[in-house]
Order: sequence, then structure tokens, then C-alpha cells
Amino acid sequence: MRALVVYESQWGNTEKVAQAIAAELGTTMEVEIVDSDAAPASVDGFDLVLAGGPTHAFSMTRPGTREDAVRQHDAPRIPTHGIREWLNELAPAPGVKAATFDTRTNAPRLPGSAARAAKQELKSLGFKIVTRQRSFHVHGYGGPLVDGELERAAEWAREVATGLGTGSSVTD
Ligand SMILES: Cc1cc2nc3c(=O)[nH]c(=O)nc-3n(C[C@H](O)[C@H](O)[C@H](O)COP(=O)(O)O)c2cc1C
Repeated sequence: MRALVVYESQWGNTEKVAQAIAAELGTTMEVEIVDSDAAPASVDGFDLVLAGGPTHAFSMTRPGTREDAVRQHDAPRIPTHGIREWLNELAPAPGVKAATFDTRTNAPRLPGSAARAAKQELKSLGFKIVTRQRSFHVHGYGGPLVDGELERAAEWAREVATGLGTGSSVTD
């Protein structure tokens, strides 16, 4: 079993969550973790794909929201290719297993989720969603992560690994 974890991150919170997920999956399978800017255009050779990014304006980031993060909130880095752009260019992969995650601000609690939007894109590319998407919370916009979120990330990764064996797919 080979897994690919693709993440996008401006302050590093989603990156930390992705690393916790990759480390947990790595106890039972081979895992590659890449930034969305460096993610491959095809997932050939992978059996499982996990994609995660920050929630911006109730969904996946866009170039404009990433610029706002830098200009208005002093984010230290700006991806040129977020998860949205990566998915837009990704080759279809019928039957490849997948799940999505995101980070969101803890206060105020807002509706919408990058993970939900990314899941819909993966489904339309033929991926089989094996576990319900999961959100992890940060303080404010820049973080840090709320206490316990990295443990929740590892727990979610164990759920994903367990879901691989059941053969069922998640539809909502
Ligand atoms: C322009 C912008 C829009 C945002 N919109 C939302 C939102 O709609 N809902 C939410 O929960 N958090 C929102 N956030 C907070 C981000 O989700 C938060 O910055 C992110 O989780 C940090 O992750 P990172 O360190 O990986 O970049 C927004 C942040 C920015 C900069």
C-alpha cells in the first residue's frame, strides 16, 4: 500500500496536521508527503491519496484569499498552487482511495470547509472516498493549532487506515 499526502499551508498549521497524518499512516504503509506546489499531476502508483488545506472564505483557498492572508494577516508564505489548483489539473484516478482534511479558525466558528469542497473534486475525478472529511482547528488565522489537534489528526489517520479494509465508500 502506497499513500500520498498532499497539503497546502501558509502559516504551517495544515503542514503540521499533514505531517501527523503521514507519520501515523507510515506505521502501516509507505507514505510520501508533498506540498501542493510540488504535488504530481497524476497519482499513478498510489493506492491512497489524502489532501488537506486551510479553509478560506468557506472553501478551498483561491489566489486572492492567499494574497489577503499575506497582505492583511502577515502570512509568512504563499503557495502558487493550492489544493484547488492541484485538483483542477489532476488526472482522473478511478477507484483510487482518498480522504480529505482541512484547518479552520476556532473563533469565530464559521460554516464551510475546504475538506468538503476538495472531497467533491476528488469524487468527480473518480476517487473512492474511504473516510468522512475532518477539520482541525487553529487559534485565530495564523494558529497555533488548538491543543490536542495533532492527536486528533493521528486518530483520524488510524480511521482512514481502518476504512481501507472495509470496501465501503463515504457518500455525504
Ligand atoms: C483570507 C482568509 C480567509 C479565511 N476564511 C476562513 C473561513 O471561511 N473559515 C474558517 O474557519 N477559517 C478561515 N480562515 C482561517 C484559516 O482557515 C486559517 O488561517 C488556516 O487554518 C491556517 O492554516 P495554515 O497555517 O495551514 O495556513 C481564513 C483565513 C484567511 C487568511
